[in-house]
Amino acid sequence: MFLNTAIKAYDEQVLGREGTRTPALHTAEVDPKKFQYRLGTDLTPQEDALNFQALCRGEQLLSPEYRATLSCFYDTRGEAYFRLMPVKVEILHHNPELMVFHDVISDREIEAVKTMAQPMLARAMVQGAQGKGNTVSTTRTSKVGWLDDSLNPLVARLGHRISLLTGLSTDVAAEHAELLQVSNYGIGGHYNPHHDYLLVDKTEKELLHNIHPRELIMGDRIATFMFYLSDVTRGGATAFPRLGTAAWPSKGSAAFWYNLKKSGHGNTATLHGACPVVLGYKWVSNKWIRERGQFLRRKCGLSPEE
Ligand SMILES: O=C(O)CCC(=O)C(=O)O
Ligand SMILES: [Fe+2]
Repeated sequence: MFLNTAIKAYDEQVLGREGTRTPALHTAEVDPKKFQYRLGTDLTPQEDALNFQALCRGEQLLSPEYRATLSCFYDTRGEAYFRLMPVKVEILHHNPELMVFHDVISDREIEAVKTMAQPMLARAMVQGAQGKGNTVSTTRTSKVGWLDDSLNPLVARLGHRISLLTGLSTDVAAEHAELLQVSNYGIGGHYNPHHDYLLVDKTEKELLHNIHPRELIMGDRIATFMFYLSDVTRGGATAFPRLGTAAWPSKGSAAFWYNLKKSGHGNTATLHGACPVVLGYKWVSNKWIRERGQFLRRKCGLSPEE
């Protein structure tokens, strides 16, 4: 009941004030008897939006048969480091694989990260059209800050931990990965569905004119690793409308997935967004891992579709 009122207030007041820019967050009326959720990469924008909303409401879109193939296990990630204290891994989806690592950042570390980030937090921006400056994003209503490995040994240690968990290089100095981003969402804070890759969906002209050459050298965001630095009282899931599943924030856990296929093509199935926070607040921290530094770490597949 309270949740319905909050959702209605959010739709009418928050989105009403911002104006309708996308259907993604409006809780459209759907007759569940008539509507069949579809999954996959050929969904219409309307279907993407409906799936996103359903996942944000906590609905289950995957069949019981599919869910029966999902699992949780202890894993060493092939690393001696985790031999004595294996990592708790949860598989939320296969192909593309979406995994959650549990208890991989301590409460003390979380407090330290938040304290370091707090003075830097500023509303997330989007790049303006050519020549225009950056503007505050309305599709991503959170505050963000960036932490460099050199800022504090903890930041570097977290980068190293991400490398051990993912098997990928997170060497920021060598530009194998970006700085650690810290984001804070308040009530109504959300991030509309998007892909994390920055380059593979651009035309040659856009790459030449809108993208810094350094980005081209680093390569695209091959993978996303995201720590959940807080629980969220209501809402705030990271929802994947084409996969039909969502990662729910749990303080100390982290989500991980590849945005690119082994061929280097963008995996359009990785469309995802941050559901609005309905009650409470949400803190996350992202490490975007770049493509170039991983060429000896992630093997190529035998087909472009892998
Ligand atoms: O906050 C989330 O759950 C998702 C954030 C996200 O997708 C991003 O920052 O690219
Ligand atoms: Fe994202």
